[in-house]
Amino acid sequence: MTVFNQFNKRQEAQNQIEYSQFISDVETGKVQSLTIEGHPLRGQWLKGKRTDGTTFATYSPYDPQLVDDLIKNNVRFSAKPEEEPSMLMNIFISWFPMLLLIGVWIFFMRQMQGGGKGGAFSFGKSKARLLDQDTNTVTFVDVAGCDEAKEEVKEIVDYLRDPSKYQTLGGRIPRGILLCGAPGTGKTLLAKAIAGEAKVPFFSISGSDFVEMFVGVGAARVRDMFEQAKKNSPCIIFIDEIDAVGRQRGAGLGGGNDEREQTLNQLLVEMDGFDTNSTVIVIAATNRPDVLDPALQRPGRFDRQVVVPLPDIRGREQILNVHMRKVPIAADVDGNVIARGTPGFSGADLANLVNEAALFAARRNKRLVDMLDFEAAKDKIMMGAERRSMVMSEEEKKNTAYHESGHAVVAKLLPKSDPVHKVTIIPRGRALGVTMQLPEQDRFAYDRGYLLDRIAILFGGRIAEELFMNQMTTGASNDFERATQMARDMVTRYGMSDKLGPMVYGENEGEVFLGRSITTHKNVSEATMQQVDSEIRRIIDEQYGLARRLLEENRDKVEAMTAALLEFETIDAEQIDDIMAGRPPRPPKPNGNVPTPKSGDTPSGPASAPTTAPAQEV
Ligand SMILES: Nc1ncnc2c1ncn2[C@@H]1O[C@H](COP(=O)(O)OP(=O)(O)OP(=O)(O)O)[C@@H](O)[C@H]1O
Ligand SMILES: [Zn+2]
Repeated sequence: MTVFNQFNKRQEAQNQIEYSQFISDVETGKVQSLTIEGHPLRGQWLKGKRTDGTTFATYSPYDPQLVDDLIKNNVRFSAKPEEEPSMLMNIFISWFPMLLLIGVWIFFMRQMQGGGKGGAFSFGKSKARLLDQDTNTVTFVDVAGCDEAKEEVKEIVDYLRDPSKYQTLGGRIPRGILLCGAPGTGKTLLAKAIAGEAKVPFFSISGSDFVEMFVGVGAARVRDMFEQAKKNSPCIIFIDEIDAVGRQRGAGLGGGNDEREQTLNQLLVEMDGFDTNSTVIVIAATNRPDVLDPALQRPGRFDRQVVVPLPDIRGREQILNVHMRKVPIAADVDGNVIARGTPGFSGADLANLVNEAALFAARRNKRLVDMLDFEAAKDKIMMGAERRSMVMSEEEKKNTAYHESGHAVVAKLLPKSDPVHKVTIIPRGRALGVTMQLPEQDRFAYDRGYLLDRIAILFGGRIAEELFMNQMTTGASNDFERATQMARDMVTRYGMSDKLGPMVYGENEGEVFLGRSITTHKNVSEATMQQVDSEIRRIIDEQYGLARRLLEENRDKVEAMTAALLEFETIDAEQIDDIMAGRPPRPPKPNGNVPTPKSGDTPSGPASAPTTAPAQEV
């Protein structure tokens, strides 16, 4: 219709008539001549036949009879191609689906290239991100708590600053450095700091960026990345998660992955191809050095390993200080106390802790971040976000209170267990309630007595439900799983059973697909397996019996703790001490509990579980 309207406007000086009118004019011999321009028709009437002017215009439908009619009635007619704009329009309309398809295709190609930073069709281009020396402000000051690792890489900084000094002396500087350590320990940060200290460009890429579905693409990317780096030398290439490409060859499922192996080969070739004077240092990071292809660690490649460990208590305090510089901190905040309460936290966990604390402070409209905020943030990270919005019936609450009291009372009575830090019946994460224990110092190994005590503590929850509520709930199933696993590990992995002795027995599932499966002893006889099972059974029965006896002998403590939990919802170490000493628990610290965020909104930011925190919760 729009076409017609446009036509209408252009021809408004003429007489616009209906097509049916026009046909009848033709048939009654009133039309003298006609010009056909596609659908629009323009013509002249015979003089004297129509009084209202001489020219007219109309719009024809597709009418195969038109020409016949015109000839029959002696109308002179000619034809012209349709007017330009509508022709373009037609072309566009007929090509539109095609253009759309092409557009969609280009879009997907760009997506595959990672947002199209390198433009479409850049398959072989590396996706390395460049941080140049002027924008990189990270230095060793920003990396805290891993002095040994820093010490080890100082030499590299020295070399990058003045390569000629080393070259004239003929010393061989390692070309590749492998940073090994748990996630979040600051490997990326350390690599950046090396570049920042040496004031050289920093190319970073993740091993998984090389892994593509098309064979040869990864290898081309590796080649491209090294070319770029050589142009910018001296510089650093940082490959995060190198295990994604560097897995031992021939270890993939179904006998190896061609693409990944080609990529790895290319990486090896490039590292060999540096001439001895090249000043490109390749730093790779992994938390699984054990699965890497041995070829990667030959001399001339990643021949130097630097371990970046989880920070110890002093390290944690230093890392906290680094991050607390960035937020306004109240005078009561003591980094040492926080460090003591966060065993097993990585650098990233600690950075997250400071950030969460700042968020809690902001939510409470405070100008400074104080110790209560840190306490709340720590609880959130360790135990998961509070879910106060979850509705629990009185019965469920009571059951949870007995359950957690059961854990806590057993924990308090057993000599080797970690101190109980806090007990709560506010649902957190996926748990209905939490009993949290914190070790006094960092633990690097567990002894047998400690593990046995832990098994008893795990059973304490369910036993209390049985004794005091005379019921069993599913809430304890996770406790049982963990207790059973712990007993199994004691027998089969740690060699802690007198009967079976110090030997590792079978079942190291989960590691097999990595190719170099850790020595498994599948050749265990049926009889031995039965012995293993009965040993596990014995440990479990003994610890269950122990926990039950302790709870039966201390019914008053369990009752008192349950009452306190129902009253305060969360009780701290001091209140627990009061209860265990038979005193009424002191009132909770003012504002000591985590505030309820408005309308049940969970505090923002994912509650990342600390990587290896040995803090125990049940
Ligand atoms: N030693 C540290 N000193 C100060 N901050 C640290 C330290 N370790 C980690 N962080 C903080 O944690 C963040 C994440 O660390 P980073 O990415 O370097 O860890 P990573 O070991 O590379 O982890 P992943 O293995 O997960 O890649 C850093 O940006 C920093 O804020
Ligand atoms: Zn439990």
